[in-house]
Amino acid sequence: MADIRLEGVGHSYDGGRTWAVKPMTWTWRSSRAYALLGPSGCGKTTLLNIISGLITPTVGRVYFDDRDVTGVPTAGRDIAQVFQFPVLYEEMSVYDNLAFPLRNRKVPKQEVDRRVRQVSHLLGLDQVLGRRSRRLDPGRQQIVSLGRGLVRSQVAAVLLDEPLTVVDPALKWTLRSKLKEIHRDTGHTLIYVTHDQTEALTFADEVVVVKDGEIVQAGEPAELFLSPAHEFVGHFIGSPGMNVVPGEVVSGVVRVGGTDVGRAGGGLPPGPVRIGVRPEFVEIAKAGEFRVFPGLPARVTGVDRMGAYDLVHTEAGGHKVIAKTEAGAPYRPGDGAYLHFPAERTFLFRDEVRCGSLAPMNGRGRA
Ligand SMILES: Nc1ncnc2c1ncn2[C@@H]1O[C@H](COP(=O)(O)OP(=O)(O)OP(=O)(O)O)[C@@H](O)[C@H]1O
Repeated sequence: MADIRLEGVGHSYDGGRTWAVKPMTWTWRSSRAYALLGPSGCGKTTLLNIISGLITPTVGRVYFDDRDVTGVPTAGRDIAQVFQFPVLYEEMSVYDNLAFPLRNRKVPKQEVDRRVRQVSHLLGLDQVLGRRSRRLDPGRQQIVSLGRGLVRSQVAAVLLDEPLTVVDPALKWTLRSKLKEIHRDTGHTLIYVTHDQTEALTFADEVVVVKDGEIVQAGEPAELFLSPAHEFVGHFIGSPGMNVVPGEVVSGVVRVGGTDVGRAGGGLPPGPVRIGVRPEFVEIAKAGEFRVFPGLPARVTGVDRMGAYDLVHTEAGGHKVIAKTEAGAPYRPGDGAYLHFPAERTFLFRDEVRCGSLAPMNGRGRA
C-alpha cells in the first residue's frame, strides 16, 4: 500500500486544446476507501487510467510514496483493476480465475487457497468455485471479476471503474457492504469510480467530487451533504439537490427580491450572490403561523407526497424553492407561505464556489 500522489497532473487528448483532467495536485492516502464521483465525461476514467499507468499524463508526475512512476507501465505498478464489465478467463473455473493473479505472482499454494476461499466466502461464491466462469450469468461473472481485483493483499491500490453496473440492483447493496468488509480486512487503498451518489456515499470513507476535469470538493459523505463547497456538490449530492436562489448583498444584508433573508457572513462585498440551502433545512410555515425571522414570502406551486416525507414546491421572489417536510404537510397549490433559511445551514456562492455563509439578522431570531 502506498500514498498515491499526483503532482500537477493533467491530461489532454487533443494536444492541449482542452483538458480531460485539468492539472491538479492531489494525494490518495494509503488504506482509505475513496469514491470518485462525477457525471459522465468529467474525467473519472482518465484519472483512474493515469493512476494505473494505462495513460501517461500530458503534464505532471505520479508518485507511489516517493517512487516516481510516471513512465512506469501498469504491470510495474502493482495495481489491481476492476472494470465495468467482466474480465475473466471464461474456460477456467471460478477458483482458478480467483487464484490467477496470485499464482501469476508466485504466491505459495497454501496462501493462494486461503485468499481465494476468504474472498469467495465474502462474495458469496463458495457454491460456484468449481464451475466454469462462462456458465455464470453476467452479474455473477462480474462478482468474480471483483474477487480477482481484491484477492491480492499486497497491492498499491485497487481501482474499480463502475464495477457494479451489470449487477442486479438488489445485489448491489450487499456487494457494497461486502466490499467495505473486505476493505476493513485488507486495508487496501480503494478508488471506486461512480456517477451514482448513493453508491459513492454508502461505500466511501472519502468522496472526491469531479466536475469538468477538476476536483471541486473532497470529504466525508456528511461533510459534502452538510457543507457543500461548490454549487455542483449541492446539486449532485442530495435528492432533490440543494436549492439555489439568486439574491444580492446590500450593505452586508442578503436580499431576495426585496426581502432580507439574513446577513452576509464573512464581510462579503456587495453584489449578486447565489444562496444555497438544502430542501431538508428550508423551514416553511403558513402566513399566520410563522414564528421565525426573517421570512421570505412564497407561494406553493405543488406538493409531492413521497410517503415518508413531502416535497413542498414553492416560488419565492420569482425563484423555485423546495422544502422537504414531514409527511402530511398541510399545503395545497396556491397557498401562501413563508420560508426561512436557517443561517447555520445556508451558504452563499459566487462563480459557483462558496464564498460565505448566511448569518442571523442582528438581535432578532425565533419569536
Ligand atoms: N481516448 C479518448 N480520446 C479522446 N477523448 C477522450 C478519450 N477518452 C475520453 N475522452 C474525453 O475526455 C473527457 C473525459 O472522459 P472520461 O472517460 O475520463 O470521463 P468519465 O467521467 O469517466 O466519463 P464516463 O462516466 O462516461 O466514463 C470526455 O470529454 C471524453 O469525451
